[in-house]
Amino acid sequence: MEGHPLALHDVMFIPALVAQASDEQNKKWLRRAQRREIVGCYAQTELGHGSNLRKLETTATYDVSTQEFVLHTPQITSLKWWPGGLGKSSNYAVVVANMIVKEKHLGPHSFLVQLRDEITHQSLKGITVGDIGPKLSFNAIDNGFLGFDNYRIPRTNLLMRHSRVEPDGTYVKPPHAKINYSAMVRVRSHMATGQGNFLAQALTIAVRYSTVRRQGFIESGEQEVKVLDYQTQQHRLFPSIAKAYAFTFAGYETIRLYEQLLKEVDTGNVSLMADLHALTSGLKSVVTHQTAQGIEQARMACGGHGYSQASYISEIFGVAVGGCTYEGENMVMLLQLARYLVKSVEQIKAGESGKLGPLVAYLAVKVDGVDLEKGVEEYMKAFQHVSRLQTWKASEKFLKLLKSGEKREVAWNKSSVELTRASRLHTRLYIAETFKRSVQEVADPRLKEVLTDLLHLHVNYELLDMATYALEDGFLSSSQLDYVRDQLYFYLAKIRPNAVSLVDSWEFSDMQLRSVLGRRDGNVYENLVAWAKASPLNKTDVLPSVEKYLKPMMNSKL
Ligand SMILES: CCCCC/C=C\C/C=C\C/C=C\CCCCC(=O)SCCNC(=O)CCNC(=O)[C@H](O)C(C)(C)COP(=O)(O)OP(=O)(O)OC[C@H]1O[C@@H](n2cnc3c(N)ncnc32)[C@H](O)[C@@H]1OP(=O)(O)O
Ligand SMILES: Cc1cc2nc3c(=O)[nH]c(=O)nc-3n(C[C@H](O)[C@H](O)[C@H](O)COP(=O)(O)OP(=O)(O)OC[C@H]3O[C@@H](n4cnc5c(N)ncnc54)[C@H](O)[C@@H]3O)c2cc1C
Repeated sequence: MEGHPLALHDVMFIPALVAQASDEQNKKWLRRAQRREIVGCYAQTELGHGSNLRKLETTATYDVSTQEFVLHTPQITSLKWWPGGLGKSSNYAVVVANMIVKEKHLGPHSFLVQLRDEITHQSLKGITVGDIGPKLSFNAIDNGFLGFDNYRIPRTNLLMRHSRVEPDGTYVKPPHAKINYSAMVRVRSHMATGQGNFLAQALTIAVRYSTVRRQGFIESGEQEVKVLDYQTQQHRLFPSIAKAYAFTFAGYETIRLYEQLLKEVDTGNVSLMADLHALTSGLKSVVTHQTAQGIEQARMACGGHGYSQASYISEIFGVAVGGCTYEGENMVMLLQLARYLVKSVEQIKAGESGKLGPLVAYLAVKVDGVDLEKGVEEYMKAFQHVSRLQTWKASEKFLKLLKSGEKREVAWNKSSVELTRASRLHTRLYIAETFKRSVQEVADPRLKEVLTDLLHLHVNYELLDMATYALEDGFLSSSQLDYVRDQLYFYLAKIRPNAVSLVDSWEFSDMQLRSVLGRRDGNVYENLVAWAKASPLNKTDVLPSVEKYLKPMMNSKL
């Protein structure tokens, strides 16, 4: 859970080679990387810039006389900073640098760069590398810094699957300007399942513990109730169980789309890139944010013991919440999706609705009202309505400012909170729709029934959560919202008997969870005592600090 020094080797270094190195290059490098004869990382972010890739300062200048690239970090803010596995573990890196050929700045490109000697592991001349120090979490990963002092690499170390520099310096452009960003799109495509998994771990701990913990009464009786029987506890945990499933289903779809994209790009078809970029930008943002919220609620649902490291939930939180920042800061990514949504609105206004992709086609179709009692399809229409409403509102605000003479960037900034709201609603619609579709495809009727209950819980919870948007233009009435509330409480109670099975079905072992509270056997109290006794402070009855500090203080006559 704390991460692994080789995580980025598998998650980004190898995928970057697969997607961006030519077949010929990969004959040399890929097999070695897969056999872990070389260990790599993905070095893009710098001390001064992470979000704005166009302003990366590390340069790779082509020297036609030697057919080499010269890598250089001209100032302190140009140092690579943050890459996982860079500090101590990696001897190679895929380095993203601004490529300069014949004095022309050609933007960020990826290079394979050797950092350390393959035998001694010592850093090579011209390279400064080290670890950036302790972090909120993920401390088993050596996130690092890296500087280049006019460090030379062969021309053929530019990853050349999609763009090339010929020996004479002729530049061959890629089929899509952002194709070098594929390693990021890949991780973003995988993040919904990864985050769903973090959320699932925290929920497994909290739900299991909530059936062991007894506190207070619902009806007067002999025995105190399991805290999971409180409606508030169910409301805290069960919607997140639904989300963990929903995120996983959405993630399966984006992973499949990424695989499809890779194949299509190899045949020169880049049409899916913009759609997948927009989709995964929104999805990673919403999923990471909601996961962090869900994990924190799971911790609080464990009361005081949730705050102990014995719960292990704080570690899960620390790792998961990193996802709000890495692979694109969430606001920045929501604004990427917003660009796509605004373009879609502009297309509709220009009478080109027919050209809209399937995920945004709903933006052109107005619905007057819904009958929620008819079922989940009507909820989908309600989600479409609020997303459409907010997308149009935010877009109109931006376009109006533009028309009034504001510069594009200024108009964008003044509309950006509204735009991020639109992106979130659009993404939540996508999550609900993939959840619905995935449940419909389940063959086993008993499994389908339980998952359908979760789906119902999800759509009612979500609609209530975005109710202000739906009330704003009178699309939903307050009596419809009362119905949604009643449905929500109905499904909380219906799910209660299956709650433990739902979390057990994720099949985390005790070793994976590392939680005293979430033990499969439920022996929480004995093990909490054993865990406390094993604390380093309990190794001796009297600590050395007693003689050194406490006694002089206690004996002082002052
Ligand atoms: C695989 C398993 C993973 C599971 C994970 C789960 C568990 C985790 C376990 C371990 C993982 C541990 C750590 C994770 C590693 C983290 C690694 C990193 O963080 S790597 C660094 C990531 N950095 C970023 O994400 C930077 C974010 N910034 C950007 O992406 C870009 O700067 C930008 C914001 C997108 C803007 O780019 P740029 O300035 O070049 O673009 P513009 O010129 O403004 O043009 C925008 C234009 O381009 C389109 N576009 C942008 N990106 C793409 C893309 N990727 N594909 C297609 N199109 C793209 C964009 O849509 C605009 O188009 P248009 O509106 O038409 O102009
Ligand atoms: C755990 C972890 C692992 C990482 N691993 C790697 C790795 O392996 N390789 C790698 O290269 N990098 C890695 N990173 C770096 C990471 O990708 C960046 O930190 C991330 O992309 C955010 O960029 P930033 O730090 O520049 O944030 P900033 O952009 O400085 O964000 C600061 C604030 O500014 C806001 N902001 C910035 N730009 C805009 C804008 N245009 N509009 C509106 N608001 C804006 C943001 O929303 C945020 O609130 C890692 C980071 C972490 C935390």
